[in-house]
Amino acid sequence: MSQPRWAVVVPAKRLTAAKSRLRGALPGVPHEELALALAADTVRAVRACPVVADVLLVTDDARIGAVARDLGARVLPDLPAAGLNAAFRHGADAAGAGWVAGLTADLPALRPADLADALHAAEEGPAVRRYVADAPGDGTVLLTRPPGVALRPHFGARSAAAHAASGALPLTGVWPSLRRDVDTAADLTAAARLGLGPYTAALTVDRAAAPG
Ligand SMILES: Nc1nc2c(ncn2[C@@H]2O[C@H](COP(=O)(O)OP(=O)(O)OP(=O)(O)O)[C@@H](O)[C@H]2O)c(=O)[nH]1
Ligand SMILES: C=C(OP(=O)(O)O)C(=O)O
Repeated sequence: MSQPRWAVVVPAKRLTAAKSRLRGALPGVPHEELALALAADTVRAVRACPVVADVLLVTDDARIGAVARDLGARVLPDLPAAGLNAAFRHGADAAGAGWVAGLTADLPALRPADLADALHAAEEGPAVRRYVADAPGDGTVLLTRPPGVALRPHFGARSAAAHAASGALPLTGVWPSLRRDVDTAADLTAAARLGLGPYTAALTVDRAAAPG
């Protein structure tokens, strides 16, 4: 098995503002608990990935930060009012000179093996940035950079096309749990079918998004 060598940067918005499209997805569950659970399951899976040496969570949210620290992540504050791509750049700058990946914090079904496969694939071939599109194909869940190359994140609307236009190459593995980001209630149901991590699963028991 390879030695761990990847640093993974995971940005997470403040819980009061995060995942607004998901608000109300689990009746009776406070929205902030759901947003926290998505991020916690993401960080937990990244920490469990055998090729990941370092997890850097970029957030101004004290609760997510505390949970992530308990899970073994380093926590960095956001740059003031700078937004998502600045958070990725900030984390990548702090990660050092090695292999770096940026990953969104809304992957509650993420399996460490899917992430490890994608990171292995990113190490193959030319030393360029790579990205993994989300399940619908428009967004991005993972962006990687080899040593000596800037991350240059273009997350946001239609980010898969933006990453391709910026010279990043797509990674084409199936990796269902990696591509399953959760923006809406329907996404949460799809993630539940794949198998949720423990934080999110604990909230969905006997509720609308539970597998059934
Ligand atoms: N640190 C940090 N993370 C961010 C910021 N904006 C978005 N994120 C995170 O980036 C990831 C992908 O963003 P989105 O899927 O658009 O999440 P979101 O903005 O919380 O969701 P919506 O409100 O529904 O658009 C999520 O993990 C967010 O928490 C930011 O300004 N700073
Ligand atoms: C920020 C992104 O997430 P989403 O499209 O899921 O909001 C992205 O895909 O670049």
